Amino acid sequence: MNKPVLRAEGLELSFSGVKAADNVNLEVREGEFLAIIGSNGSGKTTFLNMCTGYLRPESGKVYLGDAAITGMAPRRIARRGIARAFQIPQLFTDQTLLTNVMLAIASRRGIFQGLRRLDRTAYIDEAHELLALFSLEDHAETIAGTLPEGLRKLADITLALALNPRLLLLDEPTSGVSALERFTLMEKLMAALKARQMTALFVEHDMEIVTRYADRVVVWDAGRIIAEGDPKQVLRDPQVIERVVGAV
Ligand SMILES: Nc1ncnc2c1ncn2[C@@H]1O[C@H](COP(=O)(O)OP(=O)(O)OP(=O)(O)O)[C@@H](O)[C@H]1O
Repeated sequence: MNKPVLRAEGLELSFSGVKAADNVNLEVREGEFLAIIGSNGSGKTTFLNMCTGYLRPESGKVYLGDAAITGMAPRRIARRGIARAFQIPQLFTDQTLLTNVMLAIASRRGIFQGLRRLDRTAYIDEAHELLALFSLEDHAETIAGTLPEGLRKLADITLALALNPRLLLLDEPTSGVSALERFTLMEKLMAALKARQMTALFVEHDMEIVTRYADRVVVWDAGRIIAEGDPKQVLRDPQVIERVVGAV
């Protein structure tokens, strides 16, 4: 079995007496594409927020590789290698996609470069490579704010990958995307993740996407993990159907 990239041990967190994390134990293994499912309010986002430093667990630990990252500031955790797509602050909607990717690469290298001072020659090859990975080259010169939702989502993930993370977290990659576009988006995403051998975790409400693309699924209910394993098997579990699949 591949070694864990991320490990959560005994995470606990309550909000006004409601347990949002109730002894959460989870490993994300190197190279896997892991789905997190659960009904609204079951604690999925709380878990991601504890992994990225936006929330501090009352008890328990989070490890990235062998290093404990519990309670570290979000910026520090990001620098250590957890990237969360759809929360990338540096997306400039009035700039081209190519410029956005170059800015993300510059920020990874710890260089804050204003738009006017961006050293394009230093980043352009890598930026084109990243866009090609997601079949986005045709949109390199498109103003980011004008991209349709599906492409905008891929663009966000491209920016997250520009940071060369060890672990990529995706919040509902297909939400807001038309039924027709969902699978095209997922195919492009999967091709890019595989090419980079990226470890990724994604929260998803669409069970068809989970069955088709996830290597493994973890099921959340009332702050707890109630099932995990192969998506086809887990999604047949009567308890999962009753508590989650029927409820989303
Ligand atoms: N900052 C907060 N303050 C108070 N309560 C919170 C806070 N964040 C989450 N909660 C509560 O914790 C529980 C878990 O919420 P969380 O957002 O983690 O669920 P979720 O599974 O991500 O839901 P959804 O699918 O709707 O995004 C809920 O009862 C929610 O109301």
